[in-house]
Amino acid sequence: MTTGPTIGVLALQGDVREHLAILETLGARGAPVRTSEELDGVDGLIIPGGESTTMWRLARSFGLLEPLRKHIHDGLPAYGSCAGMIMLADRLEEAAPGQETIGGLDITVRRNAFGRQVDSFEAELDFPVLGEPPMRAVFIRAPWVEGVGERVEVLARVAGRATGRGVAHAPDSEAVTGRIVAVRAGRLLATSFHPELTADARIHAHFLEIVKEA
Ligand SMILES: NC(=O)CC[C@H](N)C(=O)O
Repeated sequence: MTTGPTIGVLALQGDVREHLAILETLGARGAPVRTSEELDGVDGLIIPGGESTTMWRLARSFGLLEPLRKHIHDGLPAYGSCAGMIMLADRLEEAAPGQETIGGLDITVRRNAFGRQVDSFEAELDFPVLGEPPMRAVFIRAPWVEGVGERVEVLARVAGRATGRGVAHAPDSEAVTGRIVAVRAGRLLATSFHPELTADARIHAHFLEIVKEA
Protein backbone atom coordinates (compact mmCIF):
# COMPACT_ATOMS: atom_id res chain seq x y z
CA MET A 1 0.00 0.00 0.00
CA THR A 2 1.35 3.43 -0.84
CA THR A 3 0.67 6.22 1.61
CA GLY A 4 1.78 9.82 1.62
CA PRO A 5 4.05 11.34 4.23
CA THR A 6 2.83 12.15 7.73
CA ILE A 7 3.34 15.78 8.69
CA GLY A 8 3.55 16.44 12.40
CA VAL A 9 2.43 19.74 13.88
CA LEU A 10 4.16 20.59 17.15
CA ALA A 11 1.16 20.86 19.45
CA LEU A 12 2.53 22.40 22.65
CA GLN A 13 1.01 25.83 22.05
CA GLY A 14 -0.08 28.05 19.17
CA ASP A 15 -2.26 27.74 16.08
CA VAL A 16 -1.99 23.98 15.66
CA ARG A 17 -5.51 23.38 14.34
CA GLU A 18 -5.10 25.89 11.52
CA HIS A 19 -2.02 24.08 10.21
CA LEU A 20 -3.76 20.70 10.47
CA ALA A 21 -6.73 22.14 8.54
CA ILE A 22 -4.51 23.38 5.67
CA LEU A 23 -2.76 20.01 5.47
CA GLU A 24 -6.17 18.39 5.17
CA THR A 25 -7.14 20.66 2.27
CA LEU A 26 -3.95 19.49 0.53
CA GLY A 27 -4.86 15.85 1.11
CA ALA A 28 -1.86 15.36 3.39
CA ARG A 29 -1.89 13.43 6.65
CA GLY A 30 -1.31 15.75 9.63
CA ALA A 31 -0.68 14.62 13.19
CA PRO A 32 -0.31 16.64 16.38
CA VAL A 33 3.06 16.06 18.09
CA ARG A 34 3.34 16.35 21.88
CA THR A 35 5.73 13.56 22.75
CA SER A 36 9.02 12.26 21.53
CA GLU A 37 7.31 9.00 20.42
CA GLU A 38 4.91 11.01 18.26
CA LEU A 39 7.89 12.91 16.85
CA ASP A 40 9.57 9.63 15.87
CA GLY A 41 6.61 8.81 13.60
CA VAL A 42 6.58 11.88 11.34
CA ASP A 43 8.23 12.59 7.98
CA GLY A 44 8.13 16.36 8.39
CA LEU A 45 7.32 18.80 11.18
CA ILE A 46 5.47 22.12 11.26
CA ILE A 47 6.16 24.43 14.18
CA PRO A 48 3.20 26.81 14.44
CA GLY A 49 2.86 30.45 15.32
CA GLY A 50 2.10 31.32 18.90
CA GLU A 51 4.47 32.50 21.60
CA SER A 52 8.02 31.24 21.33
CA THR A 53 8.86 31.69 25.02
CA THR A 54 5.87 29.54 26.04
CA MET A 55 6.66 26.99 23.35
CA TRP A 56 10.27 26.79 24.51
CA ARG A 57 9.29 26.35 28.18
CA LEU A 58 6.76 23.64 27.36
CA ALA A 59 9.18 21.84 25.03
CA ARG A 60 11.73 21.84 27.81
CA SER A 61 9.37 20.60 30.51
CA PHE A 62 7.89 17.92 28.21
CA GLY A 63 11.45 16.71 27.51
CA LEU A 64 11.02 17.52 23.82
CA LEU A 65 13.74 20.10 23.26
CA GLU A 66 16.59 17.60 22.84
CA PRO A 67 14.58 15.14 20.69
CA LEU A 68 13.53 18.06 18.47
CA ARG A 69 17.15 19.19 18.14
CA LYS A 70 18.30 15.69 17.32
CA HIS A 71 15.64 15.04 14.65
CA ILE A 72 16.25 18.36 12.95
CA HIS A 73 20.01 17.89 13.12
CA ASP A 74 19.53 14.44 11.55
CA GLY A 75 17.62 15.94 8.62
CA LEU A 76 13.92 15.96 9.55
CA PRO A 77 12.28 18.54 7.24
CA ALA A 78 10.70 21.34 9.25
CA TYR A 79 8.66 24.45 8.54
CA GLY A 80 8.24 27.19 11.15
CA SER A 81 5.74 30.05 10.94
CA CYS A 82 6.32 33.11 13.12
CA ALA A 83 7.05 31.71 16.61
CA GLY A 84 8.03 28.55 14.71
CA MET A 85 10.61 30.55 12.76
CA ILE A 86 11.98 31.79 16.09
CA MET A 87 12.20 28.19 17.34
CA LEU A 88 14.21 27.14 14.26
CA ALA A 89 16.67 30.05 14.41
CA ASP A 90 20.25 29.50 15.53
CA ARG A 91 20.45 33.03 16.98
CA LEU A 92 17.89 35.42 18.52
CA GLU A 93 17.74 39.15 19.10
CA GLU A 94 15.36 40.31 21.83
CA ALA A 95 15.16 36.83 23.31
CA ALA A 96 13.48 36.51 26.70
CA PRO A 97 15.96 35.87 29.55
CA GLY A 98 17.33 32.35 29.13
CA GLN A 99 15.23 31.69 26.03
CA GLU A 100 16.56 28.82 23.92
CA THR A 101 15.60 27.63 20.48
CA ILE A 102 15.66 24.29 18.71
CA GLY A 103 17.94 25.82 16.10
CA GLY A 104 19.12 24.33 12.82
CA LEU A 105 18.57 27.35 10.59
CA ASP A 106 21.65 29.53 10.25
CA ILE A 107 19.77 32.79 10.73
CA THR A 108 19.52 35.57 13.30
CA VAL A 109 15.89 36.38 14.10
CA ARG A 110 14.68 39.52 15.85
CA ARG A 111 11.59 38.84 17.95
CA ASN A 112 8.69 41.32 17.82
CA ALA A 113 10.73 43.18 15.22
CA PHE A 114 7.93 45.13 13.58
CA GLY A 115 7.38 47.15 16.73
CA ARG A 116 5.11 47.07 19.71
CA GLN A 117 2.38 49.35 18.43
CA VAL A 118 2.43 47.42 15.19
CA ASP A 119 1.00 44.22 16.52
CA SER A 120 -0.54 43.12 13.31
CA PHE A 121 -0.57 43.95 9.62
CA GLU A 122 -0.96 42.40 6.21
CA ALA A 123 1.26 42.83 3.19
CA GLU A 124 1.48 41.55 -0.36
CA LEU A 125 4.75 39.70 -0.83
CA ASP A 126 6.53 38.72 -3.98
CA PHE A 127 7.46 35.12 -3.41
CA PRO A 128 9.29 33.98 -6.55
CA VAL A 129 9.43 30.24 -5.74
CA LEU A 130 5.63 30.27 -5.43
CA GLY A 131 5.05 32.27 -8.61
CA GLU A 132 2.00 34.47 -9.13
CA PRO A 133 -0.06 35.97 -7.54
CA PRO A 134 1.89 37.62 -4.70
CA MET A 135 1.36 36.09 -1.28
CA ARG A 136 -1.03 37.93 1.06
CA ALA A 137 0.86 37.63 4.33
CA VAL A 138 -0.52 38.12 7.84
CA PHE A 139 2.00 39.35 10.41
CA ILE A 140 1.14 39.16 14.12
CA ARG A 141 3.78 40.50 16.51
CA ALA A 142 6.08 39.05 13.94
CA PRO A 143 9.82 38.56 13.92
CA TRP A 144 12.03 39.36 10.95
CA VAL A 145 15.27 37.79 9.85
CA GLU A 146 18.10 40.10 10.76
CA GLY A 147 20.86 38.12 9.08
CA VAL A 148 21.38 34.88 7.18
CA GLY A 149 24.29 32.46 6.85
CA GLU A 150 25.90 31.64 3.52
CA ARG A 151 23.79 28.63 2.70
CA VAL A 152 20.45 30.26 3.47
CA GLU A 153 18.22 31.23 0.59
CA VAL A 154 16.08 34.36 1.03
CA LEU A 155 12.59 33.61 -0.33
CA ALA A 156 10.72 36.83 0.42
CA ARG A 157 11.17 40.36 1.72
CA VAL A 158 8.67 43.01 2.75
CA ALA A 159 8.16 45.36 -0.16
CA GLY A 160 6.79 48.22 1.93
CA ARG A 161 3.23 48.01 0.66
CA ALA A 162 1.64 47.13 4.00
CA THR A 163 -1.89 47.75 5.20
CA GLY A 164 -3.20 48.01 8.75
CA ARG A 165 -5.41 45.29 10.14
CA GLY A 166 -7.72 45.40 13.13
CA VAL A 167 -6.57 47.92 15.72
CA ALA A 168 -2.97 47.88 14.61
CA HIS A 169 -1.26 50.28 12.25
CA ALA A 170 0.66 49.69 9.10
CA PRO A 171 4.37 49.79 9.86
CA ASP A 172 6.51 52.70 8.79
CA SER A 173 7.43 51.42 5.38
CA GLU A 174 10.91 52.93 5.37
CA ALA A 175 11.94 50.93 8.43
CA VAL A 176 10.55 47.63 7.18
CA THR A 177 11.15 47.72 3.45
CA GLY A 178 13.49 44.97 2.38
CA ARG A 179 13.26 43.03 5.65
CA ILE A 180 13.62 39.29 5.16
CA VAL A 181 10.46 37.39 6.08
CA ALA A 182 10.90 33.96 4.45
CA VAL A 183 13.95 31.71 4.16
CA ARG A 184 14.98 28.19 3.27
CA ALA A 185 18.13 26.21 3.97
CA GLY A 186 18.02 22.63 2.77
CA ARG A 187 15.06 20.92 4.41
CA LEU A 188 14.26 23.82 6.73
CA LEU A 189 11.75 26.49 5.76
CA ALA A 190 10.57 29.47 7.82
CA THR A 191 8.25 32.46 7.43
CA SER A 192 7.69 35.46 9.72
CA PHE A 193 4.02 35.42 8.81
CA HIS A 194 1.11 32.98 9.14
CA PRO A 195 0.01 31.29 5.89
CA GLU A 196 -2.19 29.04 8.04
CA LEU A 197 -4.47 32.03 8.66
CA THR A 198 -5.24 32.66 4.99
CA ALA A 199 -6.74 30.43 2.32
CA ASP A 200 -3.47 30.35 0.37
CA ALA A 201 -1.98 26.87 0.78
CA ARG A 202 1.07 27.39 -1.46
CA ILE A 203 3.63 27.53 1.37
CA HIS A 204 2.33 24.29 2.84
CA ALA A 205 2.33 22.71 -0.62
CA HIS A 206 5.94 23.86 -1.05
CA PHE A 207 6.85 22.30 2.29
CA LEU A 208 5.19 19.03 1.24
CA GLU A 209 7.44 19.01 -1.84
CA ILE A 210 10.49 19.45 0.42
CA VAL A 211 9.29 16.51 2.55
CA LYS A 212 8.70 14.33 -0.52
CA GLU A 213 12.19 15.11 -1.88
CA ALA A 214 13.80 14.26 1.47
N1 LIG B 1 2.48 35.32 15.98
C1 LIG B 1 3.54 34.85 16.53
O1 LIG B 1 3.89 33.67 16.42
C2 LIG B 1 4.28 35.84 17.38
C3 LIG B 1 5.62 35.38 17.89
C4 LIG B 1 5.90 36.00 19.22
N2 LIG B 1 6.10 37.42 19.13
C5 LIG B 1 7.08 35.29 19.86
O2 LIG B 1 8.07 35.86 20.20
O3 LIG B 1 6.96 34.12 20.02
